[in-house]
Amino acid sequence: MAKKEKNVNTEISPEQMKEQHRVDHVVQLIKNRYQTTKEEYEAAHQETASVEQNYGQNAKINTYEIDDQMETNAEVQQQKALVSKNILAENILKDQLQVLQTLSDSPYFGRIDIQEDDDQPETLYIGTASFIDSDNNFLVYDWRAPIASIYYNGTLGPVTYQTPMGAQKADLLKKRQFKIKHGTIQHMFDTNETVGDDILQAVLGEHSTAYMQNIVATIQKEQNAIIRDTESDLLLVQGVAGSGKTSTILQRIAFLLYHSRQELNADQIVLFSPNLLFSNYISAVLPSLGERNMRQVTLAEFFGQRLQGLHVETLFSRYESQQRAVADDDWHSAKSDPAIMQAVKQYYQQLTASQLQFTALSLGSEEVISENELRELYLAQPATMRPSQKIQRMQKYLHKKISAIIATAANSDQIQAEVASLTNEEYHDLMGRHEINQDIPDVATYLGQKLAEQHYAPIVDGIYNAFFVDFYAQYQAFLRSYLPAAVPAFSHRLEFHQIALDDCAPLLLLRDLLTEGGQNRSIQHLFVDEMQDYTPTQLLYLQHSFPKAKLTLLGDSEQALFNPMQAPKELLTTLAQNLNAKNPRIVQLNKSYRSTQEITDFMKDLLPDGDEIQSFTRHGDLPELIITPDKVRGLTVLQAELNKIVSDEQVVALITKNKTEATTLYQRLRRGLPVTLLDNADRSLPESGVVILPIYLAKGLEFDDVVAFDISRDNYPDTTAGILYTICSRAMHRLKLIVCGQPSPLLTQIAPEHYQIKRSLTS
Ligand SMILES: Nc1ncnc2c1ncn2[C@@H]1O[C@H](COP(=O)(O)OP(=O)(O)OP(=O)(O)O)[C@@H](O)[C@H]1O
Repeated sequence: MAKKEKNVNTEISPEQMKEQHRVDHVVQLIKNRYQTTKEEYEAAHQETASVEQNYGQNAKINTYEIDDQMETNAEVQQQKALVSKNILAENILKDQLQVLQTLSDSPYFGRIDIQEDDDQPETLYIGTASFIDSDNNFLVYDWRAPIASIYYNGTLGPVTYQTPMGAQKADLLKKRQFKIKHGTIQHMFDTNETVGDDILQAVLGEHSTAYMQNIVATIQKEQNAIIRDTESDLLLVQGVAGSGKTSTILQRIAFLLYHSRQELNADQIVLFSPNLLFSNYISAVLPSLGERNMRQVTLAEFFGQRLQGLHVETLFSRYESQQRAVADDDWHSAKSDPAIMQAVKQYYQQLTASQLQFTALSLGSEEVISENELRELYLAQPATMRPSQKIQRMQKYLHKKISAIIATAANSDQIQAEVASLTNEEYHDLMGRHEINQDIPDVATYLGQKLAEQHYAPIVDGIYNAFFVDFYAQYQAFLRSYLPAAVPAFSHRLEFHQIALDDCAPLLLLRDLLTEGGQNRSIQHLFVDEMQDYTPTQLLYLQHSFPKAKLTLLGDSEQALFNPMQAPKELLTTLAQNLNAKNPRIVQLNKSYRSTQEITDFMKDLLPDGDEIQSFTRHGDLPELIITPDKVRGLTVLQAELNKIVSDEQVVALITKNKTEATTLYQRLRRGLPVTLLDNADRSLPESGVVILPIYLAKGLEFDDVVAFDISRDNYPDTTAGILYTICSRAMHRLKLIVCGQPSPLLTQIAPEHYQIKRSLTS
């Protein structure tokens, strides 16, 4: 997408020329390194290809004799190991090429001159990655290097930075910012500030892009504190819309990966994101910083993976039903309260054998292990054991039992008859790489065993997963004692293989306690974006699932679409208590960077405590309120306005309150305009035209132009301030609200100087 170029200096000062010479020199060295790395990469690639070809040929050798077979196996294994080693080397070189490519375009963005003790002053340049010449001189320092923190934190004069050996003092003599593109300095200036406004102005003035950009060159001091925090086990970031929460956590992930390179890799980091569009939108940030992406998952996906076979309600269907006022509340507040998790634990501890909900393991009409047998088995376990220990012992016993059943079945008449009627293909599938030899003296028994294993696989699986305890019935029994009124709705959903989002966390906790499972100890960092949309119960369950992970939770209580939120400080206390955090910390981000000052001022007025939001001084047009007499004429105006702003290069977002409204508008507009309707399953935005999307799908996203329709008294009553605020805060440069009929009471709170009004009475 085209970007505006700003602040390109035409007159070049002698100082800039000197800097340009250095840039030229460094870029040349980077290009040379790129060339040699490319040659190494191509050689490695060829090597891999030839080993693979070789390996392919070897794998085809047909082996009848056991000795030949073993020899070939060993050779194949060796070749395989060689291929994976080569691929690893190739990937490292490929990553280096990527980094060098980025550096050759823009080798650095900052310079600091520092003096330590009585040493000579030193000049350091800071970029997205380090670049070291053949004499081991750092021509560019990685932005994550300890010394680089001075660039983001320090004002001129004495500064301190952290090193592995402890705090180090220095004198900051100069701080210079650069904007370098295609190897040419476009803009540079010295600053005493954290990172001066000029470059930030230029960056924020650009068009929105399909993918979020990294903010490495312009990280602000308060954001840097979040990025470089390695101490807190619970880091709660409360930030107003557009304050850089998402940007900051992605930079934080890149920082952590660099900081703990030896102990941490991207697979040990999980980010809970609001939806699939958002996951895709942020997916380019880490690669642009030379890092691999962390794992991403939405809450419904996460629960869905653990509750296979059930359809887990998404946040959005929950929101939609709230909107239609059809939800009977479903005891949302009781199920969101951490007390329910305590109650589950207590229930588990006091569970008696007669309360356990066993269910027979059956294959069709064949009952393999009966409910009675299960209960007797449970009763036979030592009384002092916890229920989970008894269940584990049952699993061991049942595994033995099913192995014996399989062994007997292998030689049964029925299975042997199946063996006799195997087709050639089935025979080879079952034999796999095995041939008739000493290992398989009796082919019929071997094949019978395989068939019996296939037959009993669901039972083996059921034993492995302890499905002989009916967890749903168990949770139902728990509800009956804790929240009896909630049982019918839960049971009704279950009949249709559905489960409400609010039931997932307590139900899974109960299952995990009974099975001592469900915990992933390898995850070291857990990030939750848009945490205001999670209930405390859900957050507790996430912590339970990733017990070794440090938590970074980011949210904005004003954008809460689903739950009422506590004030930030109270929230930290509640979470720290419930999550047993030893080192909790809260950081508030009050400055909003996304929108022009005019848009930010407008949306501030929508909130009772909007004054806390600081706008960034970047100017644009005042938001427009277009007043129309009714919906019919409003629609004509909407069409005309969209026609005016739609272009081939940009996306215009028409953001609605809910899905119904989005679908209706799509039906009305699709004939005359290039419109795309987005829903929960969509993963990417179109490149241009008008996108229509409900607000919950626009979470975390931003657009040059945002239009909202029917901001009337009926559609946006005063209870919807959070929704309207979230819609307006998606706009970077321009915002239009079309009012049909009586304006929303929310609009009356906005100072008249914060918008321009247009009246349209035409049909
Ligand atoms: N330090 C920075 N330098 C440059 N751009 C920044 C900086 N901080 C934030 N931005 C920009 O501001 C916009 C909003 O950032 P981001 O989406 O991270 O905010 P957020 O707090 O997660 O927003 P929301 O909660 O409203 O979704 C993005 O375009 C981002 O690039």
